[in-house]
Amino acid sequence: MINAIDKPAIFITHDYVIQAVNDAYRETYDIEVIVGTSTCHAISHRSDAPCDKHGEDCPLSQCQKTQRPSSVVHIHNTNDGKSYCDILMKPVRDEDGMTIGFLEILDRISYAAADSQRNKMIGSSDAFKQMLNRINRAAQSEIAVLLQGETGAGKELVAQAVHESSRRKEKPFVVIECTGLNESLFESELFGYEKGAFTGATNSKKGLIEVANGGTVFFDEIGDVPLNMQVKLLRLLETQCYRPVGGLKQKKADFRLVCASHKNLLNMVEKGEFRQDLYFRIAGFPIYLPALRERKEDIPLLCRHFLVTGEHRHKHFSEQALQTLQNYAFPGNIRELKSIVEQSALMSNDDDIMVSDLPPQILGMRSSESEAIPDEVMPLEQAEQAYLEKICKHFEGSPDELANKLDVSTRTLYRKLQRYNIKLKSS
Ligand SMILES: Nc1ncnc2c1ncn2[C@@H]1O[C@H](COP(=O)(O)OP(=O)(O)OP(=O)(O)O)[C@@H](O)[C@H]1O
Repeated sequence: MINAIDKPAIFITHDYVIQAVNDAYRETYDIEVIVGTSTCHAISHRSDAPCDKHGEDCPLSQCQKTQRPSSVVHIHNTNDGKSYCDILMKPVRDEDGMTIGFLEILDRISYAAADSQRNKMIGSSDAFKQMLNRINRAAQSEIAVLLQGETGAGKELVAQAVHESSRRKEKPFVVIECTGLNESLFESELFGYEKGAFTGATNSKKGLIEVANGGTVFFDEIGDVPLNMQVKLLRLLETQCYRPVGGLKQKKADFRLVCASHKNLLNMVEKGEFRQDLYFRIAGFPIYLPALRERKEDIPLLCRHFLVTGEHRHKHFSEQALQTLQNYAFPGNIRELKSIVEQSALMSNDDDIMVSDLPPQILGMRSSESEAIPDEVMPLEQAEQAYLEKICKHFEGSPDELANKLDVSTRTLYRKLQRYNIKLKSS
């Protein structure tokens, strides 16, 4: 029976021992599964103790508590390295209703990773795992998905993940950028036009809805669609039909809908800026993308990832630099972090990226938080000079000690002292 399940699956008893296993499960891990002996945690986590002993949610104990199926996203040690798996655990009962064991079915999440892997979504925080769980659920159905999150939080990447893990993955993924589209552009882009439909239409052109046929259409910044176009969009979604500009015949649309917005669409509905009927049509399954400051634990991992996949694989952020980054608010989210990593790596003179190599917006925030620096805004270089002058008057230790405290190399400290013509008290 277990081999009839096309995903990796095991049947386990209350003591976590695997009593039945299918081929797909065996092929997922390097470790051999011995039926009646191996435990699920030893195979998937290479650990002697169940997951809840390591601070992770254990789906089996959840199931025992609630007597209902439970699901959780875990990082497993698979033969592809650390991989994300969406685990579904179902209690199995005998004819008297007693739970005799649990069926565990795995869904491998191929679009995300907990270590640096090219072209994957990277993260390991709880907020990130919760998001993966929802993406995975959405991908298995045809429901309209609405992605809500700040700019640069990864909405387009998530939209792609929904597409790649859906049954439409072999078909096109088409992005429609809604910002800045006026009415006529919106219609001709979406629905296409016939030859002679307007001046300049010397040939007919397929619309993006037709290009996407059978695939997924991603409407980015859906909140920017003007009200009069929202009616046309709603009609398309309700009827799955449209007419090219200047055309007479209706065409049938076949696409899966994913929309994204950084604006709060419900607030817009309340203010009359977004149609309520359209909102309910597009928000079949809302997914919230956490801002980077809500998943600070992922910052070191993402920094490593951008260094390794960029041009600076041998460089490292110092502990203090990582700490400083984790204290920053990141209004531009992951896009901003990516650019900060590149800038800082270029600024560092050796393999260690120090606090002083971080761009001004990060250090600016630090200084505004510090009471030691005056409130008025001044050029950073001037602030740096003032600060160095002040501490060098009193600092008793060696240049090495000061450089260490400032989280810069001694060479960088000397360079700065020379530039500002400052003398250390001890030298
Ligand atoms: N979890 C992640 N791991 C690695 N890179 C990521 C992750 N999320 C986003 N990125 C990267 O961050 C950048 C911004 O992501 P994306 O364009 O998907 O954001 P967005 O929310 O759609 O932005 P906007 O609101 O401006 O359209 C991209 O370079 C993307 O590859």
